[in-house]
Amino acid sequence: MSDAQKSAIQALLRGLDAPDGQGDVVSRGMVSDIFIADGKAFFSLSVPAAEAERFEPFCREIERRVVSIDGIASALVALTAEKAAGAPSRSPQPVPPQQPGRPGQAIRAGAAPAGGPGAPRPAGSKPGVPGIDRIIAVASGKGGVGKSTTAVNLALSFAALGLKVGILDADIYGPSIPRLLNLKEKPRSGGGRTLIPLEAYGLKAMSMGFLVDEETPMIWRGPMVMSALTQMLREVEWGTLDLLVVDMPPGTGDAQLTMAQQVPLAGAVIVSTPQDLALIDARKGLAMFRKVDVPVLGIVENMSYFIAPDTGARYDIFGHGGAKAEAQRLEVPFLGEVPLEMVIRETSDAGRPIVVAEPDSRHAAVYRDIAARTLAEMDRDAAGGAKAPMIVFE
Ligand SMILES: Nc1ncnc2c1ncn2[C@@H]1O[C@H](COP(=O)(O)OP(=O)(O)OP(=O)(O)O)[C@@H](O)[C@H]1O
Repeated sequence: MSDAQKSAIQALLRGLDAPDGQGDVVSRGMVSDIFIADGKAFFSLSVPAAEAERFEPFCREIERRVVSIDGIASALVALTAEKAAGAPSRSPQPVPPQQPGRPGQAIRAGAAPAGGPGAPRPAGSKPGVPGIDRIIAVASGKGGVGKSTTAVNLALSFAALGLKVGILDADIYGPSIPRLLNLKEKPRSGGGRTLIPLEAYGLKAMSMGFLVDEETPMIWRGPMVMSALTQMLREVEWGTLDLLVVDMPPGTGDAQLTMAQQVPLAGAVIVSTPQDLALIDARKGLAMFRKVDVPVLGIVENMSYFIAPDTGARYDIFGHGGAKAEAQRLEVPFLGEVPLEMVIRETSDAGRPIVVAEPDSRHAAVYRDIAARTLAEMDRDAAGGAKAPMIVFE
């Protein structure tokens, strides 16, 4: 079925003249692999950087036409810049994000980033998302360290501290937020291209997992990841938020780097377990955010220690304290340590994270303390007080 749809999309594209008048985009090899999931088609067009502006309306036109194909409900066509032959190679350039107030634009390569009036607290040259005061990333250098569990409990803790909070699950390869917040329904369209976020425990939430079946293989390619993220960030009716927490995909590859470049981040929180290996990965995460000028607000040590339920004795099974020592060495704030606790796992699995399931527990207090420290770091940073050591790990 989806092969037939891909062929139908290709046939449709072959019948369209590209805006530069040089023939159709398929014969010229400008179309990426086409990925179809849940009736949504994703692909990108690779165009010379100088032509990006001209091809943008063409992308929108393709999106409109593709839905006429049986079984395709919507499409997302991203524009990527093709490097001109012989062009000098430069260090990675951030792909400019969409301008605020212009929903529906795909990623536009080669254009100058624009702040736009009313853009709240832009981080660097990146335009903010209207209505959202600050955006922070929760990231980890490798998978399975408890990044999503930390992100969701932190978001709920920020809310418990009185902030209006949203969470965006950018972990497109393995979205966990629907499970962690027990959200099963699909978000409704807000009319036009916008989506209304779901809500749980006072958090507004958006996840790629809402749009794509958990069973669907996530063979996302770079540009598609980016357009999906941009759409979730800018085409969702977040309303007014004090804070949006972005649960990043694990790792420090190109996709993560581009995300860190694309999203106007006020800062990043790095989650690590105490093991050496995880710390090495955490250091890479740190270096990645530094590379794109995003302040690292601090490191959280997860699964830091274990309290035996029968005796109450504490066991530092993973060599607790590694992250704290590392944070000191790197002159990055240490935000706190979360114990390895069955109840943290159980409440997460039940879709009712510990901060809301057992708000009076000491574990919930641990998360709230970390949230308070993160806010303090953000304020310190906004006041220009954060240390910014130059760290280069290659
Ligand atoms: N402090 C903790 N105590 C006990 N279990 C935990 C703790 N933190 C996370 N877990 C459990 O560890 C597993 C991995 O956590 P989580 O999905 O949050 O990790 P992740 O780093 O986001 O993983 P991935 O990157 O693979 O999505 C989950 O089963 C979660 O419930």
